[in-house]
Amino acid sequence: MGKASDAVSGSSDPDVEDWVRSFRFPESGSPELPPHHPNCLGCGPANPHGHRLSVRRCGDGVHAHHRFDSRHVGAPTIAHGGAVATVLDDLFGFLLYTVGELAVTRHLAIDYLAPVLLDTPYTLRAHIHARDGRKLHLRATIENDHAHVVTTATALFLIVDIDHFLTTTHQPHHR
Ligand SMILES: CCCCCCCCCCCCCCCC(=O)SCCNC(=O)CCNC(=O)[C@H](O)C(C)(C)COP(=O)(O)OP(=O)(O)OC[C@H]1O[C@@H](n2cnc3c(N)ncnc32)[C@H](O)[C@@H]1OP(=O)(O)O
Repeated sequence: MGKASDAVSGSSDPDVEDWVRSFRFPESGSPELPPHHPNCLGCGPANPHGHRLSVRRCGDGVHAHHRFDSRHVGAPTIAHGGAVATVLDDLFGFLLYTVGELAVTRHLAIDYLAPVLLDTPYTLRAHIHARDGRKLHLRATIENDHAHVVTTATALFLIVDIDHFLTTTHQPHHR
């Protein structure tokens, strides 16, 4: 089992240090994947504003079943595009368990092909399209119960070391 805390080098925030020290990559055979942390907006069970996404391995990728609810409304009856992006970004974050590396979103692109409706079941899938060194090129879909894809997403995640989460003085990156 991978242990992310091997390289902990110190932080001024004890909550962050606790999270880092307790973080484990799950066993490779385990289908259930744990939340990133209890308060994660995408998957944390303790976040009252969160989506409480429950994600499993599926082949080389991950999948989840999800319903957006009235907390995520944009136009009436339709999920807010930002809420959809949150869930997809978080779903991509579960692929890190399959890679066994820590990584963060550098680029996220979403095609909203059809409205995502509230209180409606959807299936979400994500996989690693390609890896190029630190760069993870990721793809995802949201599909309705009629097997119609309503949303597609691509992302670039960059592998980081543990200090990324412990450093509080990040400088902006200019491209
Ligand atoms: C113990 C702890 C527990 C951990 C637990 C689990 C892990 C964690 C999960 C948390 C839960 C997940 C939730 C969802 C995922 C978030 O929400 S993550 C949060 C949102 N993202 C962020 O905050 C990241 C902010 N950005 C950064 O910190 C920095 O930009 C990064 C991402 C570290 C990258 O910095 P950098 O290493 O300086 O990157 P840079 O050298 O500019 O680019 C690297 C390469 O990528 C290329 N590149 C950059 N941008 C692009 C682009 N848009 N297109 C194409 N190529 C690009 C560059 O050209 C470069 O290529 P090479 O020259 O190497 O060939």
